Amino acid sequence: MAQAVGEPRLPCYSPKKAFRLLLWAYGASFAEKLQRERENTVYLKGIPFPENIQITNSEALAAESADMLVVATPAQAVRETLHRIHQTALSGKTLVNLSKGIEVKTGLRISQVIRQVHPEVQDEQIAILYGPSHAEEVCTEHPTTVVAASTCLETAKLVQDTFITPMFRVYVNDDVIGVEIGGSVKNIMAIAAGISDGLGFGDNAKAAIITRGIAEISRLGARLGANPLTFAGLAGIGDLVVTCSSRHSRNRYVGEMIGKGKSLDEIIQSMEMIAEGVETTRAVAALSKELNVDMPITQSVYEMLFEGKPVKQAVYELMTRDPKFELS
Ligand SMILES: NC(=O)c1ccc[n+]([C@@H]2O[C@H](COP(=O)([O-])OP(=O)(O)OC[C@H]3O[C@@H](n4cnc5c(N)ncnc54)[C@H](O)[C@@H]3O)[C@@H](O)[C@H]2O)c1
Ligand SMILES: O=P(O)(O)OC[C@H](O)CO
Repeated sequence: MAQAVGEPRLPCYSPKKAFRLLLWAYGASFAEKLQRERENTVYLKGIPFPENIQITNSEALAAESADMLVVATPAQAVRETLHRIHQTALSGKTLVNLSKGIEVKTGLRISQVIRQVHPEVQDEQIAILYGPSHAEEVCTEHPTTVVAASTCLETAKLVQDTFITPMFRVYVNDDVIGVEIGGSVKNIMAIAAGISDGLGFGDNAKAAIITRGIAEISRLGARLGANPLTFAGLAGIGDLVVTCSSRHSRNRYVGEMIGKGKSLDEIIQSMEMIAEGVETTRAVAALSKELNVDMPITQSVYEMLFEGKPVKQAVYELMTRDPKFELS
């Protein structure tokens, strides 16, 4: 694009930070492939790794040599991955979680899973980095904003300082519960939004899912002790908007295929990447029942994914529930 005379030039490529990064990859052969090709041809084809990234399949090496550990496995695999790390390796270190989801077998948020597997890790050592941040756009340095949440603001600020660049702006928050619930439950709404797309519905339906979705997420969050204002932020409405509307969203894609009549099994078989919303739907449907929180979209997605409810019937049932006061 031509640049107008006198217009300030955007520093589109961020200055590289001088960190040494060790990427732990799942599976020895995958780690070797990444190291050999210096690119993840499955997830981000055409994006070469920066020179400061090395790859390993040794979780001991990755954990012991790091000052800060970033957790980015699928949510349901966080527990088994953390079990591979010896407790002494985590002493005094900051753990940053990127993984978005609720554990199905326990109903726990990821920070709670970390504490359960490694009780020696204090809450103050844990931060959550969530927000509207599709990797496809982060790695091409399109402007992105996220939030680092920790019960300890110093930890949140350390993560902010570590990750912030001119094209990756990091805010801080101390509401870990709100950020985790917002960034995880939005994946269920993305499946609903995709189903709407697959059925050929339009912008009104999408706006309804986003708006009633955040109402539902906020109800669950409030019940769990979150600050309701967090849901107006990057891990709330921000992440919800991106995932419900993006062509990159895996959760929206799963929904779109369901809306077009494909079965969940065949969709999952055809995907390389994980759509977290599928398992999180199981977890949150159970949690909302246990806590008696009304989550009609979640319940409906659960019935379509796991109980074979026809999508058009589910839409009809959602639309014809008892009329309600909006703010209830
Ligand atoms: N991709 C994005 O744009 C994005 C953005 C923000 C947050 N996230 C979150 O980050 C997490 C990881 O997402 P992703 O995009 O990297 O893709 P992903 O979840 O499909 O896979 C991540 C990696 O996990 C590995 N893996 C698979 N099974 C594993 C297991 N049992 N144990 C350990 N590792 C295993 C895979 O080899 C893969 O490299 C998810 O929770 C996702 O919601 C992703
Ligand atoms: O591709 P999705 O739907 O898993 O979303 C990825 C990130 O959560 C977007 O912020």
